[in-house]
Amino acid sequence: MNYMKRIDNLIGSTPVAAVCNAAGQVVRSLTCDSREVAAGSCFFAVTGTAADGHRFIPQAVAAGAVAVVCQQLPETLAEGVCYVAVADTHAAMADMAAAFYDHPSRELHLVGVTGTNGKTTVATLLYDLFRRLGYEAGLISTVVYRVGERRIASTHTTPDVIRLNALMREMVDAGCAYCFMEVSSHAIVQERIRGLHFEGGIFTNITHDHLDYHKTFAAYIEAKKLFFDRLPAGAFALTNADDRNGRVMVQNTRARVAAYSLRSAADFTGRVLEQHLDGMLLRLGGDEVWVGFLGRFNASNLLAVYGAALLLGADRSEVLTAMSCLRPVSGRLEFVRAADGRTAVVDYAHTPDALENVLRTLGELLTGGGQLIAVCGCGGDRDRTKRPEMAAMAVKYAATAIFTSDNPRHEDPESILDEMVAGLPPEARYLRIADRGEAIRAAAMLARPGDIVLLAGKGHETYQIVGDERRHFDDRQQIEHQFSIHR
Ligand SMILES: CC(=O)N[C@H]1[C@@H](OP(=O)(O)OP(=O)(O)OC[C@H]2O[C@@H](n3ccc(=O)[nH]c3=O)[C@H](O)[C@@H]2O)O[C@H](CO)[C@@H](O)[C@@H]1O[C@H](C)C(=O)N[C@@H](C)C(=O)N[C@H](CCC(=O)O)C(=O)O
Ligand SMILES: Nc1ncnc2c1ncn2[C@@H]1O[C@H](COP(=O)(O)OP(=O)(O)OP(=O)(O)O)[C@@H](O)[C@H]1O
Ligand SMILES: N[C@H](CCC[C@H](N)C(=O)O)C(=O)O
Ligand SMILES: [Mg+2]
Repeated sequence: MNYMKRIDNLIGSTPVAAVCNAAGQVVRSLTCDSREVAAGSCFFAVTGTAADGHRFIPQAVAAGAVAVVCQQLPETLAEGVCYVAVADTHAAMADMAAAFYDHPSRELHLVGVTGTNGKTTVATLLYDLFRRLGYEAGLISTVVYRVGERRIASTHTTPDVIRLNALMREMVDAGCAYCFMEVSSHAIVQERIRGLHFEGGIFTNITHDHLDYHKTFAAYIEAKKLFFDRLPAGAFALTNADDRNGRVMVQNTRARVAAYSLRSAADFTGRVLEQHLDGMLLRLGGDEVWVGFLGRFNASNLLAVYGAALLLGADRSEVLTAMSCLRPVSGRLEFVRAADGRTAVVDYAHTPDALENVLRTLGELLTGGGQLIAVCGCGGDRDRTKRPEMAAMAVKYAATAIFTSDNPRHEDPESILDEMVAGLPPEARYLRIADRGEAIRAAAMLARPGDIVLLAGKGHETYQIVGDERRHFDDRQQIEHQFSIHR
C-alpha cells in the first residue's frame, strides 16, 4: 500500500516531550522492527519482553529511517533524521498508526472476540455470516487475515497496532463494512489494540492457558477484562453467562452489557435439542435451527455469533437462515473418515478445557463399542503448568492416549513429555512417541472400525516448529496418508 504522511501531522496525534528535525519530513511506512525498516520509515523504539528497541535505533537509521520515536533520545542524533521523544512509545505508536492510516477502525463496524478458547471460531463464523448476509467484511484471526475474499497469511492471532491499522485501511478501501477480529490477552497487555474504535466486544470463556506470560490466573483474567473496561459507552459487551468469570469481565465496562447462556436466563439463550454425526439441532431464543457443528462448546460459540449479529442490527430470520449454512473453521473438529469405518478428527485443542470439551463431544458420538484414541502434545516455550492437566484429560477421556510433540520450539521434546506425564497416577495407561508422524501412524494402526482418533493441538497448522526451524507438517495430510486417502 502506498501511503505517506508529513511527520508534523503524525506528531500532532500524540503527546510528545521533545521533537528534533521535524521540518518537511515525509514518512512512508511505520515499523517497530529495525529489520523491517525501509527508506522513509518511521521507527518506533519499543521496550519489549526480550529486547529494548532503543538498542536498534542505529540500525534503523542506517536502513533509511527518516524518523525515530523513542522514550530516551540517543546521545548523538543523525543529521536529517527526525527524533520524537515520548513518554510511552506503545501509546505513540498506536496514536500515530491510526493517524497514518486515517483512522480506518472508525469507518468499520469493528467487533473483537476474546477468551481462552473459541475466538477463531466465533470471529470466523461472524465473518462468514455477514458475508452470507450480503456485506463485505474483513477478518483478523489465528488462521488467516482476510480482506473480503483476499487471504493474507496470519503471523499472530492479533498482530501489532501498525499492522492492524494497515489491514483495516485495506478493508475500508476494499469496501468492507465489518471487521471481526480476535483479541488475544498478549495483545491487550502489549497495547496492540490501543486506539481501535470497537463497536462490540465478545467474551467466550477463560480457563487455564498462557500462565508463562501472565504468571497468575488472576492477572490473566485482569488482562482480558481490560478489553471490556476500555470499550466505549456506545459499544456492546456480549458475555458468556455460563463461564464463572463471565459477569466479572463486564462489571466495569461502560459498554451496553448483554449475556448469552445455554443454561440460564439471559439476553440470548440456547439449547442443544439433538446431536447427530453431522450436526446439531439448536434452539436459539424461540427458534429452532439445524447447524453443521458438533459439541456443546460449539453451541455456545454459535450462540455468541447469533447474539452479536442481532446486537449489530441484523435481521433475526436472515441470521438463522445463514447460520444453518455455516461450516466449521479449518482445523476445528475436522473429520477424516477411512473407507473401513475408522474416523480421525483434527482439532486445535491446546488447553486442558478445550481437550476436555472435544474428548467429551467425541465420546458421545461413539457407537457399538467404538473407542477413543487421543494423540496430543504441548507446545514448547509456552505455559508449562498446563502440561500435566492436558495429559490428565487425555487419560481420563480416551481409551488410549498417545503423548507426542506439538511445536517443541526451543525445548527438548522428551522433557516436555516428562512434564506432561509427571502427575499421572501409576496405573495410567498411555503411549509416549515423541515423533508426531510416528504417533499418528501408531494411532491409525491401533484404531479399529468404529473408533475415533483425535489429533489435538495443531489444527490448521501446516508446520512444526523445532528450534528456529519451521518444518512442513500437517496432521490432516498425515492421517489421510495413514488412511490411504488420496486427494
Ligand atoms: C511474548 C510476545 O508476545 N512477544 C511479542 C512482542 O515482542 P517483544 O516485546 O518480546 O519484542 P522483543 O523481542 O523484546 O523486542 C523489542 C522490540 O525490539 C524490536 N527489535 C528486535 C530485534 C531487532 O533486531 N530489531 C528490533 O527492532 C522488536 O521488533 C520489538 O519492537 O511484540 C512483538 C511485536 O508486536 C510480537 O511479534 C511478539 O510476539 C512473539 C513473536 C510471540 O510469539 N507472541 C505470541 C506469544 C503471541 O503474541 N501470541 C498471541 C496469541 C496467544 C493466544 O493464542 O491466545 C497472539 O496474539 O498471536
Ligand atoms: N467455546 C469453547 N469452549 C471450550 N473449548 C472450545 C470452545 N471453542 C473451541 N474450543 C476448543 O478450542 C480449540 C481452539 O478453538 P479456537 O481456535 O476457536 O480458539 P482460539 O481462542 O482462537 O484459540 P487461540 O488462542 O489459539 O487463538 C478448538 O479446536 C476446540 O477444541
Ligand atoms: N495461539 C496459541 C497456539 C498454540 C498452538 C499449539 N500448537 C502450540 O504451539 O502450543 C499459543 O500461542 O499458545
Ligand atoms: Mg485463535
